[in-house]
Formats: sequence, structure tokens, C-alpha cells
Amino acid sequence: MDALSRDQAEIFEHMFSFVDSMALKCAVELRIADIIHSQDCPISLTQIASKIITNSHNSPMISSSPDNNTMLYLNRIMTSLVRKKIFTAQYDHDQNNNQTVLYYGVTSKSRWLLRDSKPSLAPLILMENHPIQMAPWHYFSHIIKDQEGSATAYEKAHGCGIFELASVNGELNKIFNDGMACLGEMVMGAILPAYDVFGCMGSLVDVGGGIGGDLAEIVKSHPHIKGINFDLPHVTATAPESNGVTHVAGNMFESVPSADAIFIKVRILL
Ligand SMILES: C[S@@+](CC[C@H](N)C(=O)[O-])C[C@H]1O[C@@H](n2cnc3c(N)ncnc32)[C@H](O)[C@@H]1O
Repeated sequence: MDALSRDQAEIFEHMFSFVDSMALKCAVELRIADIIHSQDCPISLTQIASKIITNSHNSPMISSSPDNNTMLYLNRIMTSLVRKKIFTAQYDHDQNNNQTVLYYGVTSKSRWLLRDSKPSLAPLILMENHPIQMAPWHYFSHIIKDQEGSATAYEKAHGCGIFELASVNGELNKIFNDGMACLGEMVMGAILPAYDVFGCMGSLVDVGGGIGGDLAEIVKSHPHIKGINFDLPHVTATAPESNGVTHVAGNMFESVPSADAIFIKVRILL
């Protein structure tokens, strides 16, 4: 291949690179990793499709024979995910039908797509690839050209910032908080064993603590701490109860509950 064609092929690759994210999102939405992980061995496309149909009707009694379109589209998604080494694909002989069949199996990456077990990146994948969250990425050129004002790409796309939008959009509020909580679990798993700073405090306030997952982990490993999870009202309203953690609603730019120490994780001052 000459240099011109190679460069052109590379631009094509960049042009369609969003397809990888969409295939990942599709796999999470359809619970493909959960379906394959729940079996003891690799399974065929037909088996995956049947499970998807059964799951989508939410009843094992519904007939689960996939039609041609389902098989065609699922085949394309699986091809993309296998290319990214998220699943394996291997031909084997099916003795029941005396045919050679392609079987899909798990890899070390596929467990991060699981919906039914933790740790998982599934909530973050659903959040980052949601149309609301994708829209601001279309405004790069606008914010660069914009000579007046300092609107962010998010504000250009939605007319307000993410926290304001989440306060009036329950779906965004849930996917954002779930995404943050899943990220928090992983980060706290690294912070807690590495930083021995929590023993000396009697109370701790997590400012912008989301639904309180980080603080719950800290209090679990340091039960003497009185935890205060502080966030905006629409966030604390959906926070689950947790032993040793009190949820307090408010605006950090007005006041913050007092405690022996303040914990702030992730850049929130944009
Ligand atoms: C990027 S998230 C981080 C959540 C959590 N700390 C974590 O690391 O997973 C930022 C959090 O700050 C909260 N927040 C934003 N503005 C706030 C404000 N003015 N007062 C209190 N909380 C705020 C948001 O609701 C959100 O839960």
C-alpha cells in the first residue's frame, strides 16, 4: 500500500473510531458479558441472541428464537468486540447439528462490562456514552471560535452545566451518580490501603461526595469516623442509607458542614 492510501485508511479509522465506544455501550446495554460469563464455556451467536431476547421480555417463558436481522446486527457487534479482544471467537464442531459453529468466550477484559457483579466499568460506560454526555463533544470548534463569553462545551450543547441539568433531568442524575460511584469504588480501593490518614480524625465531610460511596468505604474501614456526605439536593435525595454516614444537602459555594477534616475527590470546580 502506498503512503497516500495508508494515510487515507488511517483517516477512515479515526472517522469511525466512535464505533468502538458504541459497540461497548451496546454490549453493556444487552448484558452480553453477563450472558457469556454466566455459562461455563464459550457460546454461539444464536445462544447469545436467544438470551438477549429472553432478557428483554424479562421472562424465561417467552419464545427466544432470534430473527435474521438480530443475528446480522449482533454478529457485527461481536466482530467489533472480538477485534478489540473483549471477547474471544473460535470455531468448533457442533455435534447436535453436525456443523462448524463460531463460539464466543470471555477474556480478562470482558469482566469490566458486567452489570451483575462488581467491580465493573459498566455504569461509567453507560454514562460516558449517553447522548446527553456525548453532545458537548460536538462543540469543540464552537468553544475555540467563540470570542465572547466563556461557555463550556457542555453549556453550548445544553444551555447549562452538568449539575444544573442533572437537577432537572432524573435520568442524567441517575446515570451520572452511578458512573461516579463505580469510579469511586475503584479509586477508594487504591486510596484506602495507600494513605493512612483517616485514623486521627473523629469526623470527615466529603464535599461533592455524590451518593456517598467513597465515604461509606472510609467509614467501613474506620468505623470511629462520623461521616458527612455533602452534595447538591438532587444528589443527596437519591443517596442510599449507609451506616455511619449522614447525607447533608447544600451548595458548597455557600457553606460546608463542619468536621475534623474535609475530603474532596475529583475536579469539581470547572
Ligand atoms: C465529579 S463528581 C464527583 C463525585 C465524587 N466525589 C466522586 O469522586 O466520585 C462532582 C460532585 O460534586 C457535586 N457538586 C457540584 N457542585 C456542587 C456544589 N455547588 N455544592 C455541592 N456539591 C456540588 C456534584 O453533584 C457531584 O456529585
